[in-house]
Amino acid sequence: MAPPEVSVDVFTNTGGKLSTTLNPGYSKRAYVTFLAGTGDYVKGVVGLAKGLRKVKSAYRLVVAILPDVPEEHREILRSQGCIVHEIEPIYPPENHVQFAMAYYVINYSKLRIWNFEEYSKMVYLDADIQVFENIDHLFDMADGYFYAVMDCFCEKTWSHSAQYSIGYCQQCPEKVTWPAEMGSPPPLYFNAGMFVYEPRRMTYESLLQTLRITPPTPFAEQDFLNMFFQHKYKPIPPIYNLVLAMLWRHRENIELEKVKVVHYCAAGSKPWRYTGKEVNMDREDIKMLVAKWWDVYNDESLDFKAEDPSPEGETFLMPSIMASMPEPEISYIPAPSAA
Ligand SMILES: O=c1ccn([C@@H]2O[C@H](COP(=O)(O)OP(=O)(O)O)[C@@H](O)[C@H]2O)c(=O)[nH]1
Ligand SMILES: OC[C@H]1O[C@H](O[C@@H]2[C@@H](O)[C@H](O)[C@@H](O)[C@H](O)[C@@H]2O)[C@H](O)[C@@H](O)[C@H]1O
Ligand SMILES: [Mn+2]
Repeated sequence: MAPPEVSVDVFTNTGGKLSTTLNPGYSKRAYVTFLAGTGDYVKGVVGLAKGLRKVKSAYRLVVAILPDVPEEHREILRSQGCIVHEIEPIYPPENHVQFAMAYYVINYSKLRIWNFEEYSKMVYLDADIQVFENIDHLFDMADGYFYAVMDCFCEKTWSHSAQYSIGYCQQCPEKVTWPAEMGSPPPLYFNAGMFVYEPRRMTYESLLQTLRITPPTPFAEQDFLNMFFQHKYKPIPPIYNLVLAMLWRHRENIELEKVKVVHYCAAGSKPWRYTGKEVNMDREDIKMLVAKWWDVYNDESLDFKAEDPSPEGETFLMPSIMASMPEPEISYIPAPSAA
């Protein structure tokens, strides 16, 4: 039995042409991803930029980069039509938490994208995500909510959790029911590699102030965002963020041929580092999805060409006066840089 999902009628949208008249909502929408470090995630962003072009998305890709991203990588991203936007890092309060992956500590910097007030609605995508079918219709979902796909608790990365210890997963809540003596089952929990949100200064300031008093936990900003948006979260179908572990953990919940967005988050599945040696990485479906990623990445016809019409036309968005206001004073304990 598939888990509860919000039936948002936008999914029945047969891709009806979005009005191309330049209405404010249309010109103030964009995809956004996050890039940190001097390493190879830049390949993920290039692949994502080309993938969005291949599916003829109407919106630009903004890349929120940390200061440690080298100029050479920034130039590569601009040459692929990305809007490069440097942000300051955000570190969690002083802590001794064991993050599920040590580098997750840099992911708190993702919170800066709530300050991109020049946009009314954005779709966030991790750099290890690829969009294989147009998902622009997600921008038409009702405002006032936080949309994302439900995660899975079955991987070893969850071994610290109560869910994992009793074999409970929200993807199959009837298989191992949550014991009454452990109180009510955990609220629905989303994967923070993809979400639909509205940048608002008020939300941004509340996120930063709340972060200051929230002890960090193993899944870093993902846990934090799940806590913060618990009452605004609306699950959307897994076709919009295929967390790869679902293929071997909850195959009954996945119709692979309908998947529009693939999230290469399982250990060993980053296409640009793929060796096929890690657990589950020798599966035929994984090999096929990694090859699909490389087909887009290597397709020179998808490279940005200066004469390409910018997806939303040359709309010059006056940066909102608020966005130019100084960052709220927040002091954090420095942490290691990106992986
Ligand atoms: O060295 C790094 C590590 C992470 N990221 C960014 O942070 C996101 C979250 O990390 P990752 O996708 O590796 O986490 P996972 O989804 O695999 O848990 C990545 O997709 C990138 O956008 C990055 O830019 N450089
Ligand atoms: O910083 C925490 C990260 O947590 C999430 O990744 C995890 C999570 O999905 C687990 O449930 C999976 O088991 C695991 O494989 C996967 O890497 C997000 O994808 C990423 O964007 C980021 O928020
Ligand atoms: Mn990811």
